[in-house]
Amino acid sequence: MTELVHPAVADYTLQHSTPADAVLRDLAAETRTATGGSSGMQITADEGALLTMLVRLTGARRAVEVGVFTGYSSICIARGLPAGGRLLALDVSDEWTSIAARHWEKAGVSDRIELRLGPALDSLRALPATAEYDFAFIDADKESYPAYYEEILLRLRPGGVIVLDNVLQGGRVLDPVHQDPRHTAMRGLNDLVAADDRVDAVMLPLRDGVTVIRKR
Ligand SMILES: C[S@@+](CC[C@H](N)C(=O)[O-])C[C@H]1O[C@@H](n2cnc3c(N)ncnc32)[C@H](O)[C@@H]1O
Repeated sequence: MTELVHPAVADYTLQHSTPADAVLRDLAAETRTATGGSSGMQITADEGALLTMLVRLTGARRAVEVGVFTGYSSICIARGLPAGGRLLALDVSDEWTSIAARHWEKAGVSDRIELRLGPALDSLRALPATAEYDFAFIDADKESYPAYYEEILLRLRPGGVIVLDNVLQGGRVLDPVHQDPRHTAMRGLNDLVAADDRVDAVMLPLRDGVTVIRKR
């Protein structure tokens, strides 16, 4: 499966969502130059607009992100937070997140973002096991999504929201012939979330698939 959504439809929906501003466009351009083929990991403008909207709609004050890269999604989340809101941003890469830090400054959100470098599972497990978070975005190593989901759900207040990116894995989750650990982990998590009576969930065919999950 090459295209999950017809390219013309994907373009049309992108063109009819709130566009990226100059800060985000500059970040996307620098990401392409500085990271080459890895730049495809960056979320798109419509996903970014969805994150900002969900943070605002939920009134989230405390957010956590797993997978920062060069900081596009962090800016979108941080922009949705009210004054005094905080985003804990987790990643392993000093190189990529140093690009992020410069663009957080330009976006005027660096005072509300705390970057923690290291394996995200260790960082999450080191947090108090109390329901303090209102919003989470998971967009890192796919094999670890099930563990990230459990650690974050434990720390999410009722009514809080988790957004999972890349849940379709280019369509490979649909076909059990694909047995790469990334695909089996995501297929298993998608099944678990749909049947999980702790949450309500909607999977959207946006880009590589986005699931929006609300804790009951
Ligand atoms: C898909 S990119 C994130 C894209 C980002 N959300 C954006 O909007 O540009 C995945 C990121 O996960 C990070 N990552 C991979 N394995 C990780 C781990 N075990 N712990 C923390 N971060 C990890 C990578 O360094 C990379 O920056």
